[in-house]
Amino acid sequence: MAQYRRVSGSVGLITLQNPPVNALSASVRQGIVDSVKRALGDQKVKSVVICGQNGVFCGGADIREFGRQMSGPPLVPMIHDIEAANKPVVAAIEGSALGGGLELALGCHYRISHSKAKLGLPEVTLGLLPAAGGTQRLPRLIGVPAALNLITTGRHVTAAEALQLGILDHVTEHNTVDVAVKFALSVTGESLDGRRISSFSCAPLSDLDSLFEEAMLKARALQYFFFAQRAVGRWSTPSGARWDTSQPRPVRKAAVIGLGTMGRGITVALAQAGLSVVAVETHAKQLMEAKKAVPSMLKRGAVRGGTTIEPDSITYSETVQAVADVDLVIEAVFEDMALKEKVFQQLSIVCKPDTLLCTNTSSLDVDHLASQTRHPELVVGMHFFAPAHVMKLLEVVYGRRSSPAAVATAMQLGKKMGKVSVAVGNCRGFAGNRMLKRYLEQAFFLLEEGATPELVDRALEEFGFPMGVFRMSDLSGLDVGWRVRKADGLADTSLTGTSARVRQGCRYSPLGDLLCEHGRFGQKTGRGWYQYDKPGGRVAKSDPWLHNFLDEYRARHGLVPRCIDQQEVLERCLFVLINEGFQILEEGIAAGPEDIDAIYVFGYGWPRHRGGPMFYADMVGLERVVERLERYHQAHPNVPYLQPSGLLRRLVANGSPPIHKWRNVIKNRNSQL
Ligand SMILES: C[C@H](O)[C@H](C)C(=O)SCCNC(=O)CCNC(=O)[C@H](O)C(C)(C)COP(=O)([O-])OP(=O)([O-])OC[C@H]1O[C@@H](n2cnc3c(N)ncnc32)[C@H](O)[C@@H]1OP(=O)([O-])[O-]
Repeated sequence: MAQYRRVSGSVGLITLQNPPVNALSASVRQGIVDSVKRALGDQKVKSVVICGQNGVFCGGADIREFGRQMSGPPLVPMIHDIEAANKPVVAAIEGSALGGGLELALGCHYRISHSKAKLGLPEVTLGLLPAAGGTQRLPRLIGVPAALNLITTGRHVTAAEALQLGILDHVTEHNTVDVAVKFALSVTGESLDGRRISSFSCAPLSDLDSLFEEAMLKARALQYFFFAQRAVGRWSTPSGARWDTSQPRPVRKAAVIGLGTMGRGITVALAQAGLSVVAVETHAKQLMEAKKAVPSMLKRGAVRGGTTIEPDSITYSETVQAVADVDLVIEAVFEDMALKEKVFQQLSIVCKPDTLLCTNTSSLDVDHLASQTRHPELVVGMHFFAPAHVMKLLEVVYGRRSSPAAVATAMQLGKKMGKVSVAVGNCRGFAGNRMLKRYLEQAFFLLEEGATPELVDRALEEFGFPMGVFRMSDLSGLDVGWRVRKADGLADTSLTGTSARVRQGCRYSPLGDLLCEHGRFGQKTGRGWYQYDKPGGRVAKSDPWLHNFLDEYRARHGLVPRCIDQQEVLERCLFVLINEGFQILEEGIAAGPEDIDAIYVFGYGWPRHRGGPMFYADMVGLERVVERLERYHQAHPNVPYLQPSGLLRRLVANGSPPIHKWRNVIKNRNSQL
């Protein structure tokens, strides 16, 4: 239904009435048609306002009518008649203007909105197109690129963004209908020639084809990724263990050893999954802090997710003896092999003989830890990503001796915790961090060659990462990698001359080590690749000190800075990461490209609409990836990882099959081993 009345003497006010969101049902459409006719026929009425009752403009087509026989006046001519009216029509938007609701507003001559309203064309999420003029009027109003983005993503925009895009004429904090009525009075009698959107011409674009091509690619990437997420659940290992033949064990009670940042997050995630948890921390002060932090993290999570958590589902202890009766333990102590060895030896004595022992190491050798226990077949890695109770990714790392049941149990527990669990083999850094290492190295090399953190980050952020590599490194802390490099004997800044930039015959950049020596650990110290207003500050600002430091560093090493463009940043950083991904597939560390793509999208911020690194390689074209890698390897022969991997070359030799056929090429290779 629609209510019609005359207000302020000469304004015809049409109010859509169809609770709860004033959807455009047959009777609403009929009401609009009748009211518009009345308003246009009434000589006293000089202008019209259309609004919705109860603070909602219109939620679009009435979904309850989908699949039924069409009745009542059709939308398209109804909206067209509004646009063709010879009296100004103003849409007063409160709450939402979605789908057909926005299309109705686009038929009006003016759009005024409350600041809290949301607008959008969400049809794509229902498998539809905005067919009541949305695909025609929106590009004419705001240009093809912005319209294409709204139509293909279905995202809702705030009134502020809609104003900026040019969808709205005015945004108000006050009573929207009152403002619209006043506005309608003020435009009475004005010419409507420039207000009918369907008469606008679309701004010509020279690269229209590539714009559409890009939108198609995004759609393909999203479709691929939908299936990739599901494929990772059907895991397999090179030894023949599989998701459909391996029986997971029930896990009711779990323990976490070590209540630092990771341990606390894991404790929360386990409790949220409905398990009872024994949380162990041997340092009294750290234990006390965790006892305060964990319940408040749980409370915040419960508020967000609308769930309730049994407060007594977690028991705290200062001794490892407390884990004697649990089904599964996740060790999350400091990343130090000697310490972890000790913990695993202890666990092996204290726990029931069939308890699964998991390590949350991010790179240490799972096989070595397994060798410290009486039942190495019950040891697997569960590599969480910080913050562990929020991040979706879990790498389940199987060792040489891990039993299929152990892998299946960890995979199932991950799923129960709401994670996307990906099974990967045991190697330094597993899949995600191993690839990341190459990406980081290239970013450092680019700085040596003349780039700035700002330039590298901008290229990566424009590609779609939420944060570039240097901003990310500042957030996660530069000291973490420094500690690992020191343990590996790499971070030696006493070396001078050419040997300062070479390790084990390969190019090495000590830039990260040097920054750490200056106490620049990133956000936590208020200085890193950028500067922050205080330790713990979040807003990265360009730092002249850093630029000076880079100049001096280059001068000291005789490096002549050159101009580096965004394309080189992307190719150097991303192709080397992709190349390592192919190496990982070749070695059987990951079973298929979907596993790597899921790891990168869920764990490392790879933009989902680019499908993941392996899908991206397929999109770019494997031949091109090989050709660029070869070129960069020629220019940097002391960076062996720029050499295209054997699998990548073999795929190209096999005619670059599409990504869903790569497993066949990998399988053929493995069966020849
Ligand atoms: C021609 C044109 O080209 C094409 C063909 C189209 O237009 S296709 C249609 C496009 N429109 C949409 O996709 C909008 C979908 N709706 C929403 O995004 C949201 O609902 C909302 C508007 C942002 C409000 O969110 P909310 O969080 O405040 O409340 P809610 O709990 O979600 O919803 C509150 C109640 O409203 C009901 N509802 C919402 N939208 C509806 C709709 N379009 N039709 C019928 N009922 C609807 C919903 O089922 C729920 O009912 P109940 O459960 O209480 O009985």
